[in-house]
Amino acid sequence: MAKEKIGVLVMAYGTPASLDDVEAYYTHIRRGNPPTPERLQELVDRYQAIGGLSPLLEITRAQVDNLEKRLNEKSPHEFVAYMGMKHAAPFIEDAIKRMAEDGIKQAIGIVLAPHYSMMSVGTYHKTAKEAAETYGIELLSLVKDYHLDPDFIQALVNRVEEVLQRFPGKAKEQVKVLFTAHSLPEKILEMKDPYPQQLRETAEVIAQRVGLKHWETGWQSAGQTAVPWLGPDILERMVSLQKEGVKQVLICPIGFVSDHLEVLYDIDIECQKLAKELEIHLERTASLNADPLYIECLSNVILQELAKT
Ligand SMILES: CC1=C(CCC(=O)O)c2cc3nc(cc4[nH]c(cc5[nH]c(cc1n2)c(C)c5CCC(=O)O)c(CCC(=O)O)c4C)C(CCC(=O)O)=C3C
Ligand SMILES: [Fe+2]
Repeated sequence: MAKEKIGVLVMAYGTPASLDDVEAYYTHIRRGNPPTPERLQELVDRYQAIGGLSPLLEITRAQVDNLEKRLNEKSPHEFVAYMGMKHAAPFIEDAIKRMAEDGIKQAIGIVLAPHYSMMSVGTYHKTAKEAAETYGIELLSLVKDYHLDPDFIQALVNRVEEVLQRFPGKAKEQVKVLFTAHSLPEKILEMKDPYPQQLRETAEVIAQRVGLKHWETGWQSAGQTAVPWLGPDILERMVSLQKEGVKQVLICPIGFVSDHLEVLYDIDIECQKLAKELEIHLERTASLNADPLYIECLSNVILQELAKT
């Protein structure tokens, strides 16, 4: 008898496929409210500044393909992975629909974001559950977080150690390390959301393993909305660090796993420009992308989750 195939719903943020798609993408992020022409142009300009488009789609594709391969090497089950995006095609709903068309009956889901927030991973899960209901797929489980997974931590430790060599002298003792994640509206604090604490835990373990003397967590890429967002933002923090006499900063964006706009623009262009003005030597850790250790992390987390069901 043929083995029953298990669908793996691999979810990521998504990015516009062309500059013409930026408006639809931004409108989707804004829950159906189109942006003003000025805000749209600002976003188009940011994509143009990083070379026209974000590499996120290709990177996500490589992560999904490698994960499927690794799962099938490691487990007696047969896995078929589907990429599903929150804000761009192929949407989470499209992935679930394709699973149903392919005759898949059971699936497990994971988000390519390591820290849980009701406002981030929580909303991916809500979309996945609704689509699974619509198309008659049994969702065996949805992975909540993996911010302390040993392979995930090891991959980041390697990245930090690599980049520290670009600083002169005793970098571990001299460089200020900022472990960053996407900011979220401050109201998550009242909601007792685990996101800030999980970010802190990832940072703490890496700092301990590497032996960093000066480190803290920080927020980046806050949205421009009427409500307050978690701060201080890395741009503000760079200014205050300079006043404290800091001359070397390393940003390690642990809340993100891939190269995309928030890394390539918000850190590499916007924050780097400020650093130059402040005469601070700023470096960034390379993104995990399809690093085999990250793929190992994802496959282990999925197999552990399946073992619980
Ligand atoms: C927590 C979180 C992650 C990390 C976890 C995860 O990966 O899920 C993340 C990742 C990303 N965010 C991205 C892009 C954008 N996010 C925006 C806006 C927003 N992000 C939010 C949250 C997050 N975002 C929120 C609460 C908003 C406000 C609107 C809302 O309440 O939903 C906007 C609108 C303009 C602006 O405000 O800048 C853009 C363009 C890209 C892709 C970039 C590319 O194309 O390379 C990626 C990977
Ligand atoms: Fe975002």
